Amino acid sequence: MTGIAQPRKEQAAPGRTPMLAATGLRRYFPVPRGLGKRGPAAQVHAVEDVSFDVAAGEILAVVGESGCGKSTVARMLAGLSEPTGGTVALDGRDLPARRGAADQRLVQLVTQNPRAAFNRRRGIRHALHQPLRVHGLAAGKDEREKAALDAIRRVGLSEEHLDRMPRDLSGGELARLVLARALLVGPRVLVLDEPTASLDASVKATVVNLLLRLRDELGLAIVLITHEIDIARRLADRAAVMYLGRIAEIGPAAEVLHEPAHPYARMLLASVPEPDLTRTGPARAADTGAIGEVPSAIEPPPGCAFHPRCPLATAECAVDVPEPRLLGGVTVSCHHAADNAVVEG
Ligand SMILES: Nc1ncnc2c1ncn2[C@@H]1O[C@H](COP(=O)(O)OP(=O)(O)OP(=O)(O)O)[C@@H](O)[C@H]1O
Repeated sequence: MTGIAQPRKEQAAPGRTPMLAATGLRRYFPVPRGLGKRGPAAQVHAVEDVSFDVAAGEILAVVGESGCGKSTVARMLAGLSEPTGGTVALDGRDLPARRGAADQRLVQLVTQNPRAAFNRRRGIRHALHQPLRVHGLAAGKDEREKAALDAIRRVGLSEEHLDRMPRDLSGGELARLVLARALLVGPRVLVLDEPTASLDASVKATVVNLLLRLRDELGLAIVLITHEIDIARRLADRAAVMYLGRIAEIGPAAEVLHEPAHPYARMLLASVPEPDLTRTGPARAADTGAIGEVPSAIEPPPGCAFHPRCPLATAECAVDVPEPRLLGGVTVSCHHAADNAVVEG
């Protein structure tokens, strides 16, 4: 099949009830036409037919290189960017493309730089009271103060942090506060866009532990967008690998992030050493045979977007978009992933 595949819901495993489900998500951005140029304007195909779901109490990591569409997916999940096509459903209900405040608070996006997330001139108390005011969630100052205190304690901070200014706090404290602020409004889903990218290694570890605790204590569904494979390995229950706007492979993190089937996922993960050397991980980057650079998202290659770089590519790959198919426990969009598994033994 060529062109845009029909949106399909991801197969829900028995016993999993999706809290958030993306179905056939697409996002194109117009590219400004050069002076005097005629014809249809070009478009960046930032996200193309992306489907996945995440259950309550589960962390889904979305990994991939810069520019593969991770942040655009995050913004669509949180209702901050209108999809060109496809839907986002919360607990079985399709959310409108333009969300009202009530739906907006249920899916909270936390972005990368915690220092930039706070107004430099206002204290932390103001930053935590403000979302409660905006959403009309606490009647009066005392209730707001109580809710703010509950939230900062939940992320392992204390009352004295309410009196501080953002400049007086460390990156790790701000990373916790940004989570506290998101939790205040009672979300069902957290979408975390590179939550640890700007943090030191020791602080990363504390944020990783905090996220695992929040997942378990609050039963949150968490979508973790990251290019840090080691962080995804420590946190994720399930994982998706994106390439040029599409999902190449999705399934249990133990398989996708350690022994992937898609040739692109193998290449991506080969550059990140396995912490446990007794595991049989994917081949080293040099052995995977991937060729050249990531092509432009303005004119993505026809057929399988990875085919110009893929060591397994055949004529079929240059024409037909591979349908996602189940291979063992994972869903892989590749015409030849099964052959790959056989070759690798
Ligand atoms: N507002 C926009 N206008 C035009 N193109 C955009 C816009 N936002 C994103 N893009 C393009 O869409 C593609 C996907 O970008 P996106 O930021 O979602 O990728 P990413 O995987 O999150 O990368 P990074 O990790 O670098 O943020 C890229 O080609 C990017 O240049």
